[in-house]
Amino acid sequence: MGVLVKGENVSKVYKMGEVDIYALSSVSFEIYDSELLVILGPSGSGKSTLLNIVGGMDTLTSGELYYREKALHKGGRRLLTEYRRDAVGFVFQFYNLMPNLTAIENVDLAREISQSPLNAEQMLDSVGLLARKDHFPAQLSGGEQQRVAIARALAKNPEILLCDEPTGALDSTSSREVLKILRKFSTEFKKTVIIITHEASIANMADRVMYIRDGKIEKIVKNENPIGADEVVL
Ligand SMILES: Nc1ncnc2c1ncn2[C@@H]1O[C@H](COP(=O)(O)OP(=O)(O)OP(=O)(O)O)[C@@H](O)[C@H]1O
Repeated sequence: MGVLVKGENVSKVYKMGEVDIYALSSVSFEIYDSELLVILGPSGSGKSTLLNIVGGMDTLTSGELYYREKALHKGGRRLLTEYRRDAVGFVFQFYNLMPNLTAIENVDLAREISQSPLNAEQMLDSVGLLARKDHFPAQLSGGEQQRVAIARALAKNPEILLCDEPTGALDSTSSREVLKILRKFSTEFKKTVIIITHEASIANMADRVMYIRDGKIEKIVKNENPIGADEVVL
């Protein structure tokens, strides 16, 4: 399997007055093409910091970060902006849909930023919401809004989809729907999907699980027999 993103001795330090906070402390990792990677770790362990760095939303204090052969740590703002725009899709816990736009208009926003956007109707269809395309976010359940947010992220046609607690605000049925879609995009559409979660059971459906603690990667475990998303006990 090809390496999509690679970090070498990546550190992120926040200065709080006299104190240095090591949100990430010299971590090295590889993220593969079309894998589903789950990142687990206690609150404050550095999960979001890692996701933000992998997504080009934050810069490293030291270390190296590569997207394929491109050295993102050397490239400056312009390269990071291109990388974020062309290669990365984001899904957040609270959907972040535009309330005054319908579902299809929200998904279609991707066309404004992407070089090679996918068809908005097809994307809504692939998350099972074509029939709701003219509904506004307030007319959709939390799970449906999250599926629209995923369709929007994927309509940009990114290589990697980064999800920060995507099921954090959802009931178990809606969570499984969302997880099924994320699994489908990694398996069928060959996208890399990274999910940060507090829900340890979601790790059972991952291809690999990264455990983070105190700004360090404790271990990365390959899952020989990932379970189906609908078997995840939430
Ligand atoms: N902008 C910032 N300024 C100062 N410290 C920060 C900043 N962002 C994060 N930190 C600190 O870095 C550490 C890692 O934070 P991070 O948000 O990555 O953890 P997390 O594992 O995602 O936590 P949670 O599960 O609660 O979201 C924490 O100690 C946090 O307080």
